[in-house]
Amino acid sequence: MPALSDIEIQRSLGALPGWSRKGDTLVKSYHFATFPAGVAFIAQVADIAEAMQHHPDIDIRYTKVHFSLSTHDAGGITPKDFDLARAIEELAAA
Ligand SMILES: C[C@H](O)[C@H](O)[C@H]1CNC2=NC(N)=NC(=O)C2=N1
Repeated sequence: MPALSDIEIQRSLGALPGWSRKGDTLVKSYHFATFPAGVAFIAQVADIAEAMQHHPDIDIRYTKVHFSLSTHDAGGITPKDFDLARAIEELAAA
């Protein structure tokens, strides 16, 4: 799957509040009330990522969880990254 163009990325980002592009990645940080709440959210994301066979880079610092999405095989951002970002958003909204 080829990497998306700059314009395609900007267009798709329009529907994903809080997500932004950082180089060849899509990024967003989520804040939780407690450290265990953040860990539980990561566990849910991990299940979805494994089912999708597309895996985010995850950084947790106390109550802040940062996701970085990129398609390593393509060397950039592909629709898979947007699919995963939307799935993370759905989990966060649930
Ligand atoms: C074979 C398997 O689908 C690939 O190795 C997948 C696994 N998960 C992946 N996750 C991410 N983020 N990028 C990839 O290129 C990738 N490749």
